Amino acid sequence: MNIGVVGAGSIGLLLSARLAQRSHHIVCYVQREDQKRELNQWGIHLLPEKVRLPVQAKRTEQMTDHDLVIVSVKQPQIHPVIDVIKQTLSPDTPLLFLQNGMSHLEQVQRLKQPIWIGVVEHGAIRLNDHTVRHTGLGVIRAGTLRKQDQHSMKNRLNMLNDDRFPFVYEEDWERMVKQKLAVNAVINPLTALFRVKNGDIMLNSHIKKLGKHLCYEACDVLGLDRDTMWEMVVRIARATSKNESSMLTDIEKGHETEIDSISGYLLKSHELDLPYTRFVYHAVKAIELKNQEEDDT
Ligand SMILES: NC(=O)C1=CN([C@@H]2O[C@H](COP(=O)(O)OP(=O)(O)OC[C@H]3O[C@@H](n4cnc5c(N)ncnc54)[C@H](OP(=O)(O)O)[C@@H]3O)[C@@H](O)[C@H]2O)C=CC1
Ligand SMILES: CC(C)(CO)C(=O)C(=O)O
Repeated sequence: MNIGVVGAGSIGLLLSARLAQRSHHIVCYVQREDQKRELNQWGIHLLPEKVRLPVQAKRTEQMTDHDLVIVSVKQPQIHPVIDVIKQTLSPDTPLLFLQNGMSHLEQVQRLKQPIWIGVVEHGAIRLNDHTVRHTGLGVIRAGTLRKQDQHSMKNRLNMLNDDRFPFVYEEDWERMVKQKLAVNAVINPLTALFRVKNGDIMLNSHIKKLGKHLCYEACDVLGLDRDTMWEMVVRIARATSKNESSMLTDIEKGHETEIDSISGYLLKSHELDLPYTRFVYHAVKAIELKNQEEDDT
C-alpha cells in the first residue's frame, strides 16, 4: 500500500519502519526541514534489530492522497494537521487517528473522509530524528467511525496485519477507546509523576494501589467493568514494562503532556468527585507549569 504517516515521533517512526519492512511505500510528513533531510538521507534506523528502512519524507503542507493516511501527532498538535487534511486530501482518502485520550474525537468526526479510530498498545521511543527503538510489542486496534466504511477498512487492515506487527479490527471502537483511556489514566500520570517505567508501577505496592484507585475512578466515569479493566492495565503495564510512557517522555523533555485529554477529559465529563484523578491531573499540570517557567527564565 501507499501510506502517508503524519508525525515522525516515537509512534510515527515505529509504524513507518514496521510497515516499510513489509514493503509498503511510506511517506513521512514532518514539520521540520532538518528531520525531512535526515529521513530522506538515512531512512529510519529501527532498534533493536539495527536495520535501516528507506522512507520518503515531506513537509506536512505537501500532503497528497494515499491509500491510507495515519495521523500520529500528539493530541494537542492535531489542529493544524486537520487544517491541512481539509485543504489537501480528497474525501475518499481513509484516515487513521492514533491519539491517546478522547478529546480529539469531536473534531475528527467532522471530517468527510472515511475515519478509522485506532489505539496503540506498543511501546516505542524515538532516540533521534531518524532512530526509533521498539520497546514493547503490542497491537494496533482500530475500528471505523461510520458503518459504511467497514468493508473497505477490513480489507486494508488485512493488508497491514502481520504476526510481528499486528493490526486488529475492533467492531466497537467506542469501547476500545474508552478502555485505552482507562489504561492511560493509570499508567501515564503514575509513570510521569514517579519517573518510572511502565512495568515498575506494578512492582511497588503503593504505586500499584494508587493505580487501582485511578483505574476504578476511570471505570466509573466510562461505564467499564472494574475487574476486567484492572486486568487489562496490569497486562499492558507488563507487556510494555521496559517502556517509558509517552507522558513520562514529555515530562522529561519539558514538553506539554496529554493530561488534558486523559485525566482532564475524565474530570470534565463527570460530576462526582474523582479525588485520585484530580490529584494526578493537578500534579502533572504543576510539573508542566514549572517546566514552562524554567524555559521562560
Ligand atoms: N510513545 C509511545 O510509546 C506511545 C504513544 N502513544 C500515543 O501516540 C501518539 C503519538 O505519540 P508519540 O509518537 O509518543 O509522540 P511524539 O511526541 O514522539 O511524536 C509526535 C510527533 O508529531 C510531530 N508533529 C507535531 N505537529 C506536527 C505537524 N503539524 N506535522 C507533522 N508532524 C508534527 C512532532 O514533531 P517534532 O519532532 O518536530 O516536535 C513529533 O515528531 C500520542 O497520542 C501518544 O499518546 C500511544 C501508545 C504508546
Ligand atoms: C500503553 C502506553 C502506556 C504504553 O507506554 C501508552 O499508551 C503511552 O505510553 O502513552
